[in-house]
Amino acid sequence: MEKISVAVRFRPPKPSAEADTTSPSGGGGGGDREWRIDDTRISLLHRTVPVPGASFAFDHVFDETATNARIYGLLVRSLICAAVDGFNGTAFAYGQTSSGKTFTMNGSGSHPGIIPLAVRDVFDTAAEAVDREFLIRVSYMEIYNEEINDLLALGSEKLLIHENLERGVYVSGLREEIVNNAEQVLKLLELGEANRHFGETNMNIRSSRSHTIFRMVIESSAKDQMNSGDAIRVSVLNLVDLAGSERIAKTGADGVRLKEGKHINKSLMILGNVINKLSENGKQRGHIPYRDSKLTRILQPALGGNAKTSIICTAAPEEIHIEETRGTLQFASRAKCVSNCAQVNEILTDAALLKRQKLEIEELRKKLQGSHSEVLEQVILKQRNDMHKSELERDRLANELEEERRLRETLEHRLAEQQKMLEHHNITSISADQFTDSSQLDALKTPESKHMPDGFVANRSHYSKDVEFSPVPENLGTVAGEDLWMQLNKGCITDLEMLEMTPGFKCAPSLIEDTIAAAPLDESIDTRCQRLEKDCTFNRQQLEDRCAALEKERELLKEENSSLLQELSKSKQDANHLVAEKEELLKDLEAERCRMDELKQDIRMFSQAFAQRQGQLASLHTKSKAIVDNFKASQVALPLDQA
Ligand SMILES: Nc1ncnc2c1ncn2[C@@H]1O[C@H](COP(=O)(O)OP(=O)(O)OP(=O)(O)O)[C@@H](O)[C@H]1O
Repeated sequence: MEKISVAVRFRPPKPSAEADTTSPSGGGGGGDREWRIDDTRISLLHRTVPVPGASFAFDHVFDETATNARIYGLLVRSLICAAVDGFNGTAFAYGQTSSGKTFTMNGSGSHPGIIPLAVRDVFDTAAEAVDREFLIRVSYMEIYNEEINDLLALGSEKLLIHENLERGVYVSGLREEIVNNAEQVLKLLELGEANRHFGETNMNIRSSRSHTIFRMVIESSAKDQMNSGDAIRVSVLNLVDLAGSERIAKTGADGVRLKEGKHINKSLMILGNVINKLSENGKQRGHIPYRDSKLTRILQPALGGNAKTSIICTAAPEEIHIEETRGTLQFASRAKCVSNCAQVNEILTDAALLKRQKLEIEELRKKLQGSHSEVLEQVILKQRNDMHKSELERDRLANELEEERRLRETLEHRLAEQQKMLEHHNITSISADQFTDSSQLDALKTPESKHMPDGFVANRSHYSKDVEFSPVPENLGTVAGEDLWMQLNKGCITDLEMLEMTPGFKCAPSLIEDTIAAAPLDESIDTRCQRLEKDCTFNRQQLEDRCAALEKERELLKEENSSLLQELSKSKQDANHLVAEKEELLKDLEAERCRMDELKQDIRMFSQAFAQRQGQLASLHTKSKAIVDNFKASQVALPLDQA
């Protein structure tokens, strides 16, 4: 693992803005705030006092006096050497608009930038490797408004990004030129520059409106194959000039420029997000959003992958750009924490086919062991969970059913009781009016009560004992409300004491009884009759009231009964519904089981196919090895024959 190299470069202040600027080298200004460079540290000062939280350290910090050649020597040269040796390398310039990115990467006539310097160096370094031969290809593309254009093939269609095992992430259809010397490359670069999107803004009269990626693919193999093996090294070198982030208020962009500005800012924000994520601790890092923009997708290996990377962050020294510069420095600080893992990219020619097959097997194995079995495991786990849930659901339903059953029983029981009570009320309220034949009524009366004109009889429940002094009429049967008995047996109180009292009709002191008790002994028969008549009328009224009350109670009970019946039928419906639901769940469960079996079958077949394929590959390997051995043997034998 190796950290990304990060440097910061301040461009010279612009003449038009010099009045309100300060130089980061401490050379002047007049503003309240200034950037001060102290070796590899840069700090913001406010009237010579450091501003808290605005001090940053990097691998290198360059002031306005630094040349492109110096920056190249310190940050990029090593990348070029490594690229020639087979390591991927990427160098890019990042910063706000007009901060000097293009100047750093491309340079000017008198100050060649990193790209031309790198191109020359690639060929020089390659020439130094006398034991190897090189094949170098170059391409040049731009990402303009999130579309990829080929800068070496004008008018070509928009290019697309693809990814496969062999090539990794690549731009399909991108023109690659095989080149033999630096001059050839510089000419192609010139051509590409002419095709690149530039535009004028308030900040920069020649502002890059796209990100450009100049790419060199360096392939090399040993000249003496016999002694050094048959490895081919292939490395990719990316030299990137990003478009600069811009504040619309400052650039004054509108129309096309505004649209470009939005795309530029968005892709730079995604680059920032990727760098932020990569700079986090590995375990907390999570998903890296490379796929959110074409830029990060193409530069993926350079950002936390298999590449050596250098970033040159360019900054403007002017006080009006302090906030943008601070943003650039924060980006640079985070980029400093990102680690890459670069390794030599070697391909074994003799085993190229085998390697591809191996990769294929590896891919299949991964699919099988990793994703496929993982998926299967997840499916099984899910099914287990589903089964468990279904079982719980089934238990819940069973409990609910049991509960329903109990409730139904209770309701039925209550209904039965109420029915009984209703019947009881019906039979206990027999008025004297019900008897059409008065002899029938008289037969029911006791001798003591026979004189009452409107006598009153009733059935008596639970009466089983014989009455000693006042015989109960035979046809009275089982029988009676106590208050009626009190009337039927008045004068024979002993009878009442022998009666079984039914719970609902405790023997209450009757008015008649009271009247009898209160009757003076010397009262005349007439008076007594009148009084008794009066009592009877009164009692009759009372009994009628009582009947009406009972009738009302009966109606109420009827209502309650019907509402209970409704409740019962609803419960029955619910129970049926629950049973249907349960059936449905059981069906689902069965279907899930079938699916699991099918999946198991799939994996069995897949394993068999995989084993078969492995066998085929092994035999292919043996055969190709034999062919190669034969070929080698025939090559060795040939000179002997000729001799
Ligand atoms: N280090 C430097 N020395 C001299 N001039 C510089 C330096 N850096 C930048 N400049 C000048 O500043 C101006 C803006 O620079 P440049 O175009 O490179 O900025 P940029 O960051 O690429 O801007 P944009 O993002 O808008 O393309 C140019 O005229 C350039 O020549």
